[in-house]
Amino acid sequence: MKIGTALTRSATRVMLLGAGELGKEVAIALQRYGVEVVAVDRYPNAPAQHVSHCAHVIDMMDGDDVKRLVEMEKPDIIVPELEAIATDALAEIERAGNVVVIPNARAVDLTMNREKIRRLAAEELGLPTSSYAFADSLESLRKVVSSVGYPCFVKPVMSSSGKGQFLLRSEADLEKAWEHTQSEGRVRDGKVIVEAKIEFDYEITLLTVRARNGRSGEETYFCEPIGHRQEFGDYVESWQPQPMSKTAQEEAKRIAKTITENLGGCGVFGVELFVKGDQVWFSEVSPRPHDTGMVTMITQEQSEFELHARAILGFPVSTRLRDPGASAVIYGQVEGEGLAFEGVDDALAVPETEIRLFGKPISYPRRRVGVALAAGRSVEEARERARTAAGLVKPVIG
Ligand SMILES: Nc1ncnc2c1ncn2[C@@H]1O[C@H](COP(=O)(O)OP(=O)(O)OP(=O)(O)O)[C@@H](O)[C@H]1O
Ligand SMILES: NCC(=O)N[C@@H]1O[C@H](COP(=O)([O-])[O-])[C@@H](O)[C@H]1O
Ligand SMILES: [Mg+2]
Repeated sequence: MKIGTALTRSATRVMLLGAGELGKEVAIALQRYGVEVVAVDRYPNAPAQHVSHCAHVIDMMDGDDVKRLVEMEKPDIIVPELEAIATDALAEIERAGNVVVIPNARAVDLTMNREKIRRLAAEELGLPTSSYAFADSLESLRKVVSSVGYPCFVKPVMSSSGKGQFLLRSEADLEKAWEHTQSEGRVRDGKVIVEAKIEFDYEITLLTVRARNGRSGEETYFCEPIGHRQEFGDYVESWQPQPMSKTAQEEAKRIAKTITENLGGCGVFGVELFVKGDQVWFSEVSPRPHDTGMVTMITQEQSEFELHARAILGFPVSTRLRDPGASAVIYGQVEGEGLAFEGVDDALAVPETEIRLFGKPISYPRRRVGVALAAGRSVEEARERARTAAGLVKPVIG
Protein backbone atom coordinates (compact mmCIF):
# COMPACT_ATOMS: atom_id res chain seq x y z
CA MET A 1 0.00 0.00 0.00
CA LYS A 2 1.14 3.48 -0.80
CA ILE A 3 0.47 6.37 1.56
CA GLY A 4 0.26 9.53 -0.52
CA THR A 5 -0.95 13.08 -0.65
CA ALA A 6 -4.60 13.34 0.22
CA LEU A 7 -7.17 14.43 -2.37
CA THR A 8 -5.37 12.83 -5.27
CA ARG A 9 -6.14 9.44 -6.75
CA SER A 10 -2.70 8.21 -5.65
CA ALA A 11 -3.66 8.59 -1.98
CA THR A 12 -4.98 5.69 0.03
CA ARG A 13 -8.74 6.07 0.15
CA VAL A 14 -10.73 4.64 3.05
CA MET A 15 -14.51 4.36 3.10
CA LEU A 16 -16.06 4.28 6.56
CA LEU A 17 -19.40 2.45 6.54
CA GLY A 18 -20.89 4.08 9.61
CA ALA A 19 -19.76 7.54 10.69
CA GLY A 20 -20.55 7.73 14.41
CA GLU A 21 -18.31 8.72 17.30
CA LEU A 22 -16.02 5.73 16.86
CA GLY A 23 -15.62 6.37 13.14
CA LYS A 24 -14.89 10.03 13.81
CA GLU A 25 -11.78 9.14 15.81
CA VAL A 26 -10.71 6.53 13.23
CA ALA A 27 -11.10 9.18 10.51
CA ILE A 28 -8.91 11.64 12.44
CA ALA A 29 -6.26 8.97 13.04
CA LEU A 30 -6.22 8.00 9.34
CA GLN A 31 -6.12 11.62 8.18
CA ARG A 32 -2.98 12.19 10.23
CA TYR A 33 -1.31 9.75 7.82
CA GLY A 34 -2.64 11.63 4.80
CA VAL A 35 -5.32 9.08 4.06
CA GLU A 36 -8.40 10.27 2.22
CA VAL A 37 -11.58 9.42 4.15
CA VAL A 38 -15.08 8.96 2.72
CA ALA A 39 -17.63 8.82 5.55
CA VAL A 40 -20.96 7.11 4.96
CA ASP A 41 -23.95 6.91 7.28
CA ARG A 42 -27.74 6.64 7.29
CA TYR A 43 -28.25 10.31 8.21
CA PRO A 44 -26.51 13.57 7.23
CA ASN A 45 -23.93 15.29 9.42
CA ALA A 46 -22.96 12.14 11.31
CA PRO A 47 -19.90 12.71 13.56
CA ALA A 48 -17.21 11.28 11.23
CA GLN A 49 -18.65 13.23 8.31
CA HIS A 50 -17.57 16.46 10.06
CA VAL A 51 -13.92 15.44 9.74
CA SER A 52 -13.85 13.56 6.43
CA HIS A 53 -12.97 14.58 2.90
CA CYS A 54 -16.30 13.52 1.57
CA ALA A 55 -19.64 12.31 2.95
CA HIS A 56 -22.55 10.22 1.68
CA VAL A 57 -25.93 9.29 3.10
CA ILE A 58 -27.24 5.90 2.02
CA ASP A 59 -29.15 2.94 3.40
CA MET A 60 -26.20 0.71 4.29
CA MET A 61 -28.53 -2.30 4.58
CA ASP A 62 -29.24 -1.94 0.86
CA GLY A 63 -26.55 -3.98 -0.93
CA ASP A 64 -27.12 -2.28 -4.28
CA ASP A 65 -26.67 1.16 -2.71
CA VAL A 66 -23.44 0.03 -1.03
CA LYS A 67 -22.08 -1.46 -4.27
CA ARG A 68 -23.04 1.63 -6.32
CA LEU A 69 -21.27 3.91 -3.87
CA VAL A 70 -18.14 1.76 -3.78
CA GLU A 71 -18.09 1.72 -7.57
CA MET A 72 -18.37 5.52 -7.60
CA GLU A 73 -15.88 6.35 -4.83
CA LYS A 74 -13.41 3.53 -5.56
CA PRO A 75 -11.96 3.18 -2.04
CA ASP A 76 -8.89 1.00 -1.45
CA ILE A 77 -10.16 -0.03 1.96
CA ILE A 78 -13.63 -0.31 3.54
CA VAL A 79 -13.83 0.08 7.31
CA PRO A 80 -17.20 -1.06 8.68
CA GLU A 81 -18.07 1.03 11.73
CA LEU A 82 -21.44 -0.28 12.89
CA GLU A 83 -23.60 -3.39 12.98
CA ALA A 84 -26.12 -2.65 10.23
CA ILE A 85 -24.49 -3.20 6.84
CA ALA A 86 -25.45 -5.38 3.86
CA THR A 87 -22.76 -8.01 4.40
CA ASP A 88 -23.57 -9.88 1.17
CA ALA A 89 -22.50 -6.78 -0.74
CA LEU A 90 -19.28 -6.58 1.30
CA ALA A 91 -18.49 -10.19 0.45
CA GLU A 92 -19.08 -9.52 -3.24
CA ILE A 93 -16.89 -6.42 -3.17
CA GLU A 94 -14.15 -8.33 -1.39
CA ARG A 95 -14.33 -11.19 -3.90
CA ALA A 96 -13.92 -8.76 -6.81
CA GLY A 97 -10.45 -8.17 -5.40
CA ASN A 98 -9.77 -4.42 -5.63
CA VAL A 99 -10.97 -3.42 -2.18
CA VAL A 100 -9.86 -4.66 1.24
CA VAL A 101 -12.62 -5.01 3.84
CA ILE A 102 -11.47 -4.56 7.46
CA PRO A 103 -10.91 -7.02 9.00
CA ASN A 104 -12.65 -9.06 6.25
CA ALA A 105 -16.21 -9.58 4.97
CA ARG A 106 -16.69 -12.89 6.79
CA ALA A 107 -15.77 -11.41 10.19
CA VAL A 108 -18.13 -8.48 9.65
CA ASP A 109 -20.95 -10.83 8.67
CA LEU A 110 -20.43 -13.23 11.59
CA THR A 111 -20.16 -10.52 14.26
CA MET A 112 -23.20 -8.61 13.05
CA ASN A 113 -25.43 -11.54 13.83
CA ARG A 114 -25.62 -12.87 17.38
CA GLU A 115 -26.59 -16.33 16.18
CA LYS A 116 -23.62 -16.68 13.85
CA ILE A 117 -20.99 -15.43 16.28
CA ARG A 118 -22.44 -17.40 19.21
CA ARG A 119 -22.51 -20.66 17.23
CA LEU A 120 -18.95 -20.08 16.04
CA ALA A 121 -17.65 -19.29 19.54
CA ALA A 122 -19.52 -21.95 21.49
CA GLU A 123 -20.14 -24.78 19.03
CA GLU A 124 -17.11 -24.61 16.70
CA LEU A 125 -14.42 -23.12 18.91
CA GLY A 126 -15.67 -24.55 22.21
CA LEU A 127 -15.36 -21.25 24.07
CA PRO A 128 -17.27 -20.87 27.34
CA THR A 129 -20.47 -18.81 26.93
CA SER A 130 -23.78 -18.47 28.77
CA SER A 131 -26.27 -21.13 27.78
CA TYR A 132 -28.45 -19.90 24.94
CA ALA A 133 -31.22 -20.66 22.48
CA PHE A 134 -32.91 -18.93 19.55
CA ALA A 135 -36.54 -18.08 18.81
CA ASP A 136 -38.42 -16.46 15.95
CA SER A 137 -41.92 -16.07 17.42
CA LEU A 138 -43.59 -15.53 20.77
CA GLU A 139 -44.54 -19.23 20.82
CA SER A 140 -41.02 -20.46 20.15
CA LEU A 141 -39.68 -17.95 22.70
CA ARG A 142 -42.03 -19.42 25.30
CA LYS A 143 -40.71 -22.89 24.49
CA VAL A 144 -36.95 -22.17 24.51
CA VAL A 145 -36.98 -19.94 27.60
CA SER A 146 -37.81 -22.95 29.71
CA SER A 147 -34.62 -24.69 28.52
CA VAL A 148 -32.44 -21.64 29.30
CA GLY A 149 -34.18 -20.71 32.57
CA TYR A 150 -34.83 -17.40 34.39
CA PRO A 151 -33.43 -14.78 34.59
CA CYS A 152 -32.33 -14.52 30.98
CA PHE A 153 -31.63 -11.86 28.39
CA VAL A 154 -33.64 -11.73 25.17
CA LYS A 155 -31.95 -9.77 22.36
CA PRO A 156 -32.63 -9.28 18.65
CA VAL A 157 -29.92 -11.18 16.75
CA MET A 158 -29.21 -7.94 14.89
CA SER A 159 -28.80 -5.06 17.34
CA SER A 160 -26.23 -3.15 19.34
CA SER A 161 -25.85 -0.72 22.23
CA GLY A 162 -28.54 -2.60 24.14
CA LYS A 163 -31.27 -1.77 21.62
CA GLY A 164 -34.17 -4.21 21.93
CA GLN A 165 -32.55 -6.06 24.86
CA PHE A 166 -34.88 -7.29 27.62
CA LEU A 167 -34.00 -8.94 30.94
CA LEU A 168 -36.66 -11.57 31.38
CA ARG A 169 -37.30 -12.48 35.02
CA SER A 170 -40.48 -14.52 34.79
CA GLU A 171 -43.05 -15.93 32.43
CA ALA A 172 -45.31 -12.95 33.11
CA ASP A 173 -43.04 -10.72 31.00
CA LEU A 174 -42.72 -12.99 27.96
CA GLU A 175 -45.05 -10.99 25.75
CA LYS A 176 -43.48 -7.68 26.78
CA ALA A 177 -40.01 -9.07 26.08
CA TRP A 178 -40.98 -10.29 22.61
CA GLU A 179 -42.64 -6.99 21.72
CA HIS A 180 -39.62 -5.03 22.96
CA THR A 181 -37.15 -7.01 20.85
CA GLN A 182 -39.31 -6.57 17.76
CA SER A 183 -39.92 -2.84 18.09
CA GLU A 184 -36.50 -1.69 19.31
CA GLY A 185 -33.95 -3.77 17.40
CA ARG A 186 -31.83 -1.93 14.87
CA VAL A 187 -32.85 -4.32 12.12
CA ARG A 188 -36.27 -6.00 11.96
CA ASP A 189 -35.37 -9.63 11.49
CA GLY A 190 -37.68 -11.34 13.93
CA LYS A 191 -35.09 -13.68 15.38
CA VAL A 192 -33.92 -13.35 18.98
CA ILE A 193 -31.25 -14.96 21.13
CA VAL A 194 -32.12 -16.02 24.67
CA GLU A 195 -29.09 -16.01 26.97
CA ALA A 196 -28.92 -17.20 30.55
CA LYS A 197 -27.87 -14.33 32.82
CA ILE A 198 -24.29 -14.78 34.00
CA GLU A 199 -23.81 -13.58 37.58
CA PHE A 200 -20.40 -12.07 36.96
CA ASP A 201 -18.16 -10.18 39.40
CA TYR A 202 -17.23 -7.73 36.63
CA GLU A 203 -17.17 -7.49 32.85
CA ILE A 204 -14.39 -6.38 30.57
CA THR A 205 -13.56 -5.48 27.02
CA LEU A 206 -10.23 -6.95 26.00
CA LEU A 207 -9.07 -4.86 23.07
CA THR A 208 -7.17 -7.24 20.83
CA VAL A 209 -5.12 -5.97 17.93
CA ARG A 210 -4.14 -8.01 14.92
CA ALA A 211 -1.34 -6.16 13.17
CA ARG A 212 1.60 -6.94 10.97
CA ASN A 213 3.97 -4.64 12.81
CA GLY A 214 6.29 -4.59 9.84
CA ARG A 215 6.29 -8.40 9.49
CA SER A 216 4.62 -10.57 6.90
CA GLY A 217 1.91 -12.27 9.00
CA GLU A 218 -0.46 -10.79 11.59
CA GLU A 219 0.42 -10.99 15.26
CA THR A 220 -1.86 -10.54 18.24
CA TYR A 221 -1.42 -7.73 20.78
CA PHE A 222 -3.56 -7.14 23.86
CA CYS A 223 -4.41 -3.87 25.57
CA GLU A 224 -4.81 -3.81 29.34
CA PRO A 225 -8.33 -5.00 30.25
CA ILE A 226 -11.05 -2.34 30.30
CA GLY A 227 -13.69 -2.63 33.01
CA HIS A 228 -17.12 -1.15 32.37
CA ARG A 229 -20.57 -0.63 33.78
CA GLN A 230 -23.66 -0.97 31.64
CA GLU A 231 -27.24 0.25 32.06
CA PHE A 232 -30.04 -1.00 29.82
CA GLY A 233 -27.42 -2.86 27.77
CA ASP A 234 -25.47 0.30 26.99
CA TYR A 235 -22.19 1.37 28.52
CA VAL A 236 -22.22 4.28 30.99
CA GLU A 237 -18.63 4.30 32.24
CA SER A 238 -15.40 2.42 31.56
CA TRP A 239 -11.95 2.34 33.11
CA GLN A 240 -8.52 0.88 32.41
CA PRO A 241 -6.82 -1.16 33.75
CA GLN A 242 -9.37 -3.48 35.33
CA PRO A 243 -7.54 -5.56 37.97
CA MET A 244 -7.86 -9.30 37.30
CA SER A 245 -6.39 -12.49 38.72
CA LYS A 246 -3.53 -13.86 36.65
CA THR A 247 -5.56 -16.96 35.80
CA ALA A 248 -8.57 -14.93 34.65
CA GLN A 249 -6.35 -12.65 32.58
CA GLU A 250 -4.67 -15.60 30.86
CA GLU A 251 -8.05 -17.18 30.14
CA ALA A 252 -9.38 -13.88 28.78
CA LYS A 253 -6.41 -13.68 26.42
CA ARG A 254 -6.83 -17.29 25.33
CA ILE A 255 -10.50 -16.69 24.47
CA ALA A 256 -9.74 -13.40 22.71
CA LYS A 257 -6.91 -14.94 20.70
CA THR A 258 -8.99 -17.96 19.69
CA ILE A 259 -11.94 -15.93 18.40
CA THR A 260 -9.93 -13.16 16.71
CA GLU A 261 -7.57 -15.64 15.05
CA ASN A 262 -10.57 -17.41 13.60
CA LEU A 263 -12.07 -14.13 12.38
CA GLY A 264 -8.72 -13.09 10.89
CA GLY A 265 -7.62 -9.91 9.11
CA CYS A 266 -6.06 -6.78 10.56
CA GLY A 267 -7.39 -4.24 13.03
CA VAL A 268 -8.75 -3.78 16.54
CA PHE A 269 -11.31 -6.18 18.00
CA GLY A 270 -13.30 -5.50 21.17
CA VAL A 271 -13.70 -8.86 22.89
CA GLU A 272 -16.45 -8.67 25.54
CA LEU A 273 -16.04 -11.04 28.46
CA PHE A 274 -17.75 -11.74 31.79
CA VAL A 275 -15.56 -12.67 34.77
CA LYS A 276 -16.33 -14.39 38.07
CA GLY A 277 -13.26 -15.28 40.13
CA ASP A 278 -10.96 -17.14 37.74
CA GLN A 279 -13.80 -18.07 35.40
CA VAL A 280 -14.28 -16.19 32.12
CA TRP A 281 -17.14 -16.33 29.61
CA PHE A 282 -17.14 -15.02 26.05
CA SER A 283 -20.05 -12.65 25.36
CA GLU A 284 -19.50 -11.09 21.93
CA VAL A 285 -16.86 -9.35 19.82
CA SER A 286 -16.74 -6.21 17.69
CA PRO A 287 -14.39 -6.37 14.67
CA ARG A 288 -13.60 -2.69 15.22
CA PRO A 289 -12.87 -0.24 18.05
CA HIS A 290 -15.29 -0.55 20.93
CA ASP A 291 -17.36 2.13 22.67
CA THR A 292 -15.96 1.20 26.11
CA GLY A 293 -12.49 1.58 24.53
CA MET A 294 -12.93 5.34 24.15
CA VAL A 295 -11.11 5.45 27.50
CA THR A 296 -7.89 4.59 25.62
CA MET A 297 -7.89 8.16 24.23
CA ILE A 298 -6.61 9.17 27.67
CA THR A 299 -4.90 6.02 28.96
CA GLN A 300 -2.82 4.57 26.15
CA GLU A 301 0.14 5.78 24.17
CA GLN A 302 -1.84 4.78 21.09
CA SER A 303 -5.63 4.90 21.45
CA GLU A 304 -7.77 2.09 20.03
CA PHE A 305 -8.46 4.39 17.06
CA GLU A 306 -4.78 5.01 16.40
CA LEU A 307 -4.20 1.26 16.76
CA HIS A 308 -6.98 0.50 14.26
CA ALA A 309 -5.57 3.01 11.77
CA ARG A 310 -2.04 1.65 12.16
CA ALA A 311 -3.12 -1.98 11.90
CA ILE A 312 -5.16 -1.17 8.76
CA LEU A 313 -2.23 0.63 7.16
CA GLY A 314 0.31 -2.04 8.12
CA PHE A 315 2.21 0.19 10.55
CA PRO A 316 3.83 -0.83 13.86
CA VAL A 317 1.59 -0.78 16.95
CA SER A 318 2.12 -0.45 20.69
CA THR A 319 -0.59 -1.25 23.23
CA ARG A 320 1.30 0.33 26.15
CA LEU A 321 -0.79 1.84 28.92
CA ARG A 322 0.38 5.31 29.95
CA ASP A 323 -1.91 6.18 32.89
CA PRO A 324 -4.90 4.69 34.64
CA GLY A 325 -8.01 6.40 33.34
CA ALA A 326 -11.76 6.38 32.92
CA SER A 327 -14.55 7.48 30.60
CA ALA A 328 -18.11 8.53 31.44
CA VAL A 329 -20.86 8.90 28.86
CA ILE A 330 -22.65 12.21 28.27
CA TYR A 331 -26.25 11.53 27.21
CA GLY A 332 -28.48 13.76 25.10
CA GLN A 333 -30.95 14.19 27.97
CA VAL A 334 -33.10 16.45 25.78
CA GLU A 335 -35.01 15.79 22.59
CA GLY A 336 -34.57 17.77 19.38
CA GLU A 337 -32.24 19.25 16.77
CA GLY A 338 -29.43 21.76 17.26
CA LEU A 339 -27.78 20.48 20.41
CA ALA A 340 -25.56 22.87 22.39
CA PHE A 341 -23.69 22.28 25.63
CA GLU A 342 -23.40 24.31 28.82
CA GLY A 343 -20.88 23.66 31.57
CA VAL A 344 -18.02 22.45 29.37
CA ASP A 345 -15.77 25.05 31.03
CA ASP A 346 -16.58 23.66 34.48
CA ALA A 347 -16.06 20.09 33.28
CA LEU A 348 -12.65 20.93 31.85
CA ALA A 349 -11.65 22.48 35.18
CA VAL A 350 -11.68 18.96 36.68
CA PRO A 351 -7.98 17.96 36.76
CA GLU A 352 -6.60 15.77 33.93
CA THR A 353 -9.94 15.72 32.14
CA GLU A 354 -10.89 15.95 28.48
CA ILE A 355 -14.30 16.20 26.83
CA ARG A 356 -15.33 14.86 23.43
CA LEU A 357 -18.63 16.13 22.00
CA PHE A 358 -19.59 14.08 18.98
CA GLY A 359 -21.68 16.64 17.08
CA LYS A 360 -24.69 14.37 16.47
CA PRO A 361 -27.31 16.57 14.79
CA ILE A 362 -30.30 15.12 16.64
CA SER A 363 -30.56 14.43 20.35
CA TYR A 364 -32.81 12.21 22.39
CA PRO A 365 -32.54 11.50 26.11
CA ARG A 366 -30.59 8.19 25.96
CA ARG A 367 -28.51 8.99 22.87
CA ARG A 368 -24.77 9.09 23.55
CA VAL A 369 -23.69 12.56 22.46
CA GLY A 370 -20.34 12.92 24.17
CA VAL A 371 -17.88 11.43 26.59
CA ALA A 372 -15.75 12.70 29.47
CA LEU A 373 -12.25 11.24 29.77
CA ALA A 374 -10.04 11.48 32.86
CA ALA A 375 -6.66 10.24 33.96
CA GLY A 376 -5.67 9.80 37.59
CA ARG A 377 -3.18 8.22 39.95
CA SER A 378 -5.63 5.35 40.33
CA VAL A 379 -8.65 4.04 38.44
CA GLU A 380 -10.84 5.16 41.35
CA GLU A 381 -9.60 8.74 41.11
CA ALA A 382 -10.01 8.73 37.32
CA ARG A 383 -13.57 7.33 37.56
CA GLU A 384 -14.57 9.97 40.03
CA ARG A 385 -13.14 12.72 37.80
CA ALA A 386 -14.76 11.39 34.62
CA ARG A 387 -18.17 11.04 36.30
CA THR A 388 -17.93 14.53 37.78
CA ALA A 389 -16.93 16.07 34.46
CA ALA A 390 -19.67 14.25 32.52
CA GLY A 391 -22.22 15.42 35.09
CA LEU A 392 -21.18 19.04 34.64
CA VAL A 393 -21.88 19.05 30.90
CA LYS A 394 -25.49 20.02 30.25
CA PRO A 395 -26.95 19.48 26.78
CA VAL A 396 -29.51 22.11 25.73
CA ILE A 397 -31.43 22.76 22.52
CA GLY A 398 -30.48 25.93 20.63
N1 LIG B 1 -25.88 -13.29 29.26
C1 LIG B 1 -25.64 -12.20 29.98
N2 LIG B 1 -25.37 -12.29 31.30
C2 LIG B 1 -25.15 -11.20 32.04
N3 LIG B 1 -25.17 -9.96 31.56
C3 LIG B 1 -25.45 -9.79 30.26
C4 LIG B 1 -25.68 -10.90 29.39
N4 LIG B 1 -25.92 -10.44 28.16
C5 LIG B 1 -25.84 -9.09 28.24
N5 LIG B 1 -25.56 -8.70 29.48
C6 LIG B 1 -25.38 -7.29 29.93
O1 LIG B 1 -25.88 -6.42 28.93
C7 LIG B 1 -24.79 -5.71 28.30
C8 LIG B 1 -25.05 -5.53 26.82
O2 LIG B 1 -25.16 -6.78 26.20
P1 LIG B 1 -24.59 -7.01 24.73
O3 LIG B 1 -23.16 -6.65 24.70
O4 LIG B 1 -24.97 -8.37 24.29
O5 LIG B 1 -25.48 -5.94 23.97
P2 LIG B 1 -25.15 -5.05 22.73
O6 LIG B 1 -26.46 -4.54 22.27
O7 LIG B 1 -24.31 -5.82 21.78
O8 LIG B 1 -24.33 -3.87 23.31
P3 LIG B 1 -22.97 -3.21 22.70
O9 LIG B 1 -23.25 -2.91 21.26
O10 LIG B 1 -22.85 -1.95 23.53
O11 LIG B 1 -21.88 -4.18 22.92
C9 LIG B 1 -23.56 -6.52 28.63
O12 LIG B 1 -22.38 -5.74 28.55
C10 LIG B 1 -23.89 -6.99 30.05
O13 LIG B 1 -23.72 -5.95 31.00
N1 LIG C 1 -21.99 -0.20 20.70
C1 LIG C 1 -21.81 0.21 19.36
C2 LIG C 1 -21.44 1.69 19.31
O1 LIG C 1 -21.19 2.32 20.31
N2 LIG C 1 -21.40 2.24 18.10
C3 LIG C 1 -21.16 3.64 17.88
O2 LIG C 1 -22.35 4.36 18.00
C4 LIG C 1 -22.71 4.93 16.73
C5 LIG C 1 -24.20 4.97 16.53
O3 LIG C 1 -24.73 5.90 17.41
P1 LIG C 1 -26.26 6.38 17.30
O4 LIG C 1 -27.09 5.17 17.58
O5 LIG C 1 -26.36 7.46 18.34
O6 LIG C 1 -26.46 6.89 15.89
C6 LIG C 1 -21.98 4.10 15.70
O7 LIG C 1 -21.82 4.77 14.48
C7 LIG C 1 -20.68 3.84 16.44
O8 LIG C 1 -19.80 4.93 16.37
MG1 LIG D 1 -21.84 -5.76 23.92
